[in-house]
Amino acid sequence: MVTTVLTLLAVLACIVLMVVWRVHTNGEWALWWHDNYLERIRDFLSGTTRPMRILHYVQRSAKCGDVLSVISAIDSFCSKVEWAMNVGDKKGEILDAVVLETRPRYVLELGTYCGYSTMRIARLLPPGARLITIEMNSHYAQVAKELFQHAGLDAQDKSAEKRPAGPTCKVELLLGSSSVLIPQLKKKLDIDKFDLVFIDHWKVSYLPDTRLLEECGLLKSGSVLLADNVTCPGAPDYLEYVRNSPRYRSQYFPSQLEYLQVEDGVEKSVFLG
Ligand SMILES: C[S@@+](CC[C@H](N)C(=O)[O-])C[C@H]1O[C@@H](n2cnc3c(N)ncnc32)[C@H](O)[C@@H]1O
Ligand SMILES: [Mg+2]
Repeated sequence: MVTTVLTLLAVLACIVLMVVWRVHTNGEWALWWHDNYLERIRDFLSGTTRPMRILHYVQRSAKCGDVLSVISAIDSFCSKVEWAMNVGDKKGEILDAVVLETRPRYVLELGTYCGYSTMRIARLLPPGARLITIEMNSHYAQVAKELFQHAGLDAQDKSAEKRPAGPTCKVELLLGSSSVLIPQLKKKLDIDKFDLVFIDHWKVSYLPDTRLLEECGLLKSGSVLLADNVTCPGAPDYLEYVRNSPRYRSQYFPSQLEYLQVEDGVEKSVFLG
């Protein structure tokens, strides 16, 4: 009897160790574990959602009107308390470098989630620049708006005297599906071409939406596409397209999946016209 129980415990321990090891080394397992399993359990136990938990943490710990403080609070929460699908601090540095070298006036982001990458981009844009971010989930969009407010990103609408120090570009969050909204951007927002597009929504949409941006005439020679998570979870059809099309010059930047030691990277592709 004792031997049977000990054997069962040993088998159970082995299974747990195997799962922990896979979660730490394998991207698909890590995403399944953090993005489905743990998130659902925490939602159930707390009666809240992950974006709400991020918002509450930021409201408790980040300085109001200070976008850097908000970004660093989100990083701190997501690396120490609960993983979330923001681009994260490591790939975020690559995103920052691309924004700084591109010096864009018109930026499009596909996939806002809680607005972490939106805030990273916004804080580096020159006055007068426009950042359009598209999100199809209304709950995520609402949380993002509240985080922007906390970070002072909506400060532009207020009087200059009362404006807290922070980004001076305007963020425009559009609620809806990218495939529906992209064709409406020119007329609806009076935008001709984008200088920079940060692609970070569902991976199956990377390629169709890139083709849609081309068809709608929203790219010009020199427009930069930066695509996140091209290794984990991966966007193989998109990579195949931008790496082999004569219309793009493409470069891979290796990094790690947000807040985890799992291989990932971003692809920077310059549209050649
Ligand atoms: C990885 S998260 C974005 C993370 C965010 N860019 C960041 O780094 O902070 C992807 C988001 O894209 C949204 N999304 C996925 N497909 C979409 C689509 N076709 N149109 C609009 N939003 C989409 C999802 O709801 C999700 O919030
Ligand atoms: Mg991402």
